[in-house]
Amino acid sequence: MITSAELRHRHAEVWDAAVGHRFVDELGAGTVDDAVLARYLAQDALFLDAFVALLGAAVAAADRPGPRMVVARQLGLVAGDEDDYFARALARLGVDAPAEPLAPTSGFLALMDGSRRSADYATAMTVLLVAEWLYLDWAQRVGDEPADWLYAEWIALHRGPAFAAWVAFLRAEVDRVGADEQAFARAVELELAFFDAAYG
Ligand SMILES: Cc1ncc(CN)c(N)n1
Repeated sequence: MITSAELRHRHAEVWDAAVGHRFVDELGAGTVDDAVLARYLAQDALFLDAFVALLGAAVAAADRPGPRMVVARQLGLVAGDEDDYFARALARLGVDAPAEPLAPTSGFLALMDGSRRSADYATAMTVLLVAEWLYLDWAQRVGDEPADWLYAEWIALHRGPAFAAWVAFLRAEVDRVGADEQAFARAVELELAFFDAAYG
């Protein structure tokens, strides 16, 4: 069975391009153009809805009570603190209507919705793993959080001991139940394309 470490190694080129993206550098510096940040967050609000549904599918499909509870707790955080951040950030950036999905967002929605409908725990956890691990990776790469809450909170949501423990749990679960390599590769490609798309 392929491990999460091996998967990341196999897909390192695209993974590293996403983690080292210009958007990440600008987030860390607090210098993303407002129109770029608005486009990114409006697309990510669409991502968030499918992501919450996928977390719900993983809760339902988990093969053991312990992991089910861990995923359920994280679902609560995403639907709470993270959703609250979106409401405030989009209001500040003047985004008052849902965006039309750009191609990488549509790709993510198809991947997440397909995985959710399959009710396959291993595939759901593989997609969640990429989405969370790659974000932990970039968030750990940037330095001190900028003073502006718009940047600081987005970075803080994706690093720190609790988020790192969540990612460690996802890795352990994927290593236990077996990864879906096709889903892993697709999700990594989409993460890179998602950052690219923010620039229009
Ligand atoms: C596109 C994308 N990928 C991952 C994450 C982190 N959950 C996110 N918010 N958006």
